[in-house]
Amino acid sequence: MRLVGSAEMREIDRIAIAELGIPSLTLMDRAGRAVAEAATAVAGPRGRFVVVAGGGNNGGDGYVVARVLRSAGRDARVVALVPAGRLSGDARAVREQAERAGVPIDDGGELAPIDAGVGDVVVDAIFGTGLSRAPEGAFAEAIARIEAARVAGARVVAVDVPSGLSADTGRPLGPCVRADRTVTFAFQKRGLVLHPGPAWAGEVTVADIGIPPEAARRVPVAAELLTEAEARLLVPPRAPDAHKGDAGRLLVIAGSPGKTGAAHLALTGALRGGAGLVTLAARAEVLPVALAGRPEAMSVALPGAGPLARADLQALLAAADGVDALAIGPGIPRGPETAELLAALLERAGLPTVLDADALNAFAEAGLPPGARDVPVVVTPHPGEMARLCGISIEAVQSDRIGLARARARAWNATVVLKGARTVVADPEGPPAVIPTGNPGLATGGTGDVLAGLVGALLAGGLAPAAAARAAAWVHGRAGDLAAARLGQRGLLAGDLGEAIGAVWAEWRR
Ligand SMILES: NC(=O)C1=CN([C@@H]2O[C@H](COP(=O)(O)OP(=O)(O)OC[C@H]3O[C@@H](n4cnc5c(N)ncnc54)[C@H](O)[C@@H]3O)[C@@H](O)[C@H]2O)[C@H](O)CC1
Ligand SMILES: [K+]
Repeated sequence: MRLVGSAEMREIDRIAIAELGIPSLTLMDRAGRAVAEAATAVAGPRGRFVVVAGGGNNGGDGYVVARVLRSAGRDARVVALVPAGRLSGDARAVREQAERAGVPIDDGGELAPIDAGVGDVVVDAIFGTGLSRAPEGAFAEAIARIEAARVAGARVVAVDVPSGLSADTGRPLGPCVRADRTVTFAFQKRGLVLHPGPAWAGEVTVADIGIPPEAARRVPVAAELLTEAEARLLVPPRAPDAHKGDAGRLLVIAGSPGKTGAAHLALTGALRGGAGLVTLAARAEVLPVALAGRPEAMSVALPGAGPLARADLQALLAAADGVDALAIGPGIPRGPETAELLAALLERAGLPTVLDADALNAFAEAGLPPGARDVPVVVTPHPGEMARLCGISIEAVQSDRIGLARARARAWNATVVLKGARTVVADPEGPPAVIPTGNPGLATGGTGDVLAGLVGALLAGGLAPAAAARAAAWVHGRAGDLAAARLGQRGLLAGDLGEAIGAVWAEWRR
């Protein structure tokens, strides 16, 4: 599903109106009707409606809402934060329509009461995609009174975007309306999906207001939201006569003394991910613990001791012989030669590879890009690992997750899975995908190890890196949601994800 930001939406709007001849008032009328319908659905039978209108087209939508509700016989009025004289274009036209329809409009601005309580609905039509700075003065005051009404029991329905929230980043610019529902127009907005946006937007519905698909086609897609239907399509059902080889053979290079659990969890993700044959390559002392409880996995003991180094290359190439993909990194023993070794392994083995955790840290320490020229690579950094790989702060990583993942996917010629609330998957071509599944319960040790194994399994099964990364990230998040439903976010353990991944496959009949 397409995700848009403010500028993108404005351009699509402009094309629809200026080039495809859709009257802007028609769009506004449809927008207002969609909001009126949603507001009616959450109102009590005798609920009153108070529309708080700003001075732009978001406010214009609000006047349409009030007029439509009034013509349906409901008690609807408008608190206008901007006087009629300062309205222009469509907003002015629809305000006049509302006045002619007998809608009470209170121009008292910040003094106008927004007295609404249980059964009533406050419609937030102050700002939409035109928000450009923190609301102040009468706008901030109105936002505070809308919150007071919500606390008093009124339901709040936001027009397009909760006022005060950035439609691009999902972060409030200042005072912000907390809505029970948001009706957004034409396309899902990035800010309604990226945290903390969802907490401010409440239940979001995307209203079709008749923007011609041609208008959208003329504006490049900058980001997508990976829906369940799209994720499920990425993972083909098993052929009836499938054998182990079809499901793919995966070599997992993980684990070290003190971090044997990481290897065990990576194996769990790989096996539950559906790989046909999974082998763990690690130092001998790691194997017994890492393999405990995983009789399905095979193993190769790497001779020698200590960090992975050039001396391990031959043994790793031998172990990689005959496999379809590599998963490297969870808990590996890292040293000064590890990055050089891994770069040589990637080049020589020439297999699709997922690099996670200490493999990424090794590349970061060596100042080497994690991608490889002609080997399909998926990297799965959390924000800290991404910061080290990019040589920037975590705050910088978090300030534009979609843009950074996309830029690095191109720079590294790799598929980047930037984990976090909301995981973003970007590959060298095409728009990044935001993954809507997952919850804070996943912020616990070892969940990343499971994801690395899961990505590796899908790579081994023959999925292209972009598909494997997207599907794995979606399934991993959904598994986290299923596990949290049973055990709470607090109680969720990385180990619980194994069976939960199986439950997702069962939901998908895969
Ligand atoms: N296809 C669609 O999506 C349609 C969207 N519609 C609605 O139009 C708004 C966007 O309208 P716009 O006039 O561009 O901006 P806003 O109404 O969001 O903001 C009004 C105006 O306010 C100024 N401003 C911005 N920030 C502040 C601030 N902090 N304090 C004071 N003033 C501020 C700025 O100049 C803005 O222009 C969209 O969200 C939809 O609701 C169409 O109605 C239907 C089609
Ligand atoms: K709004």
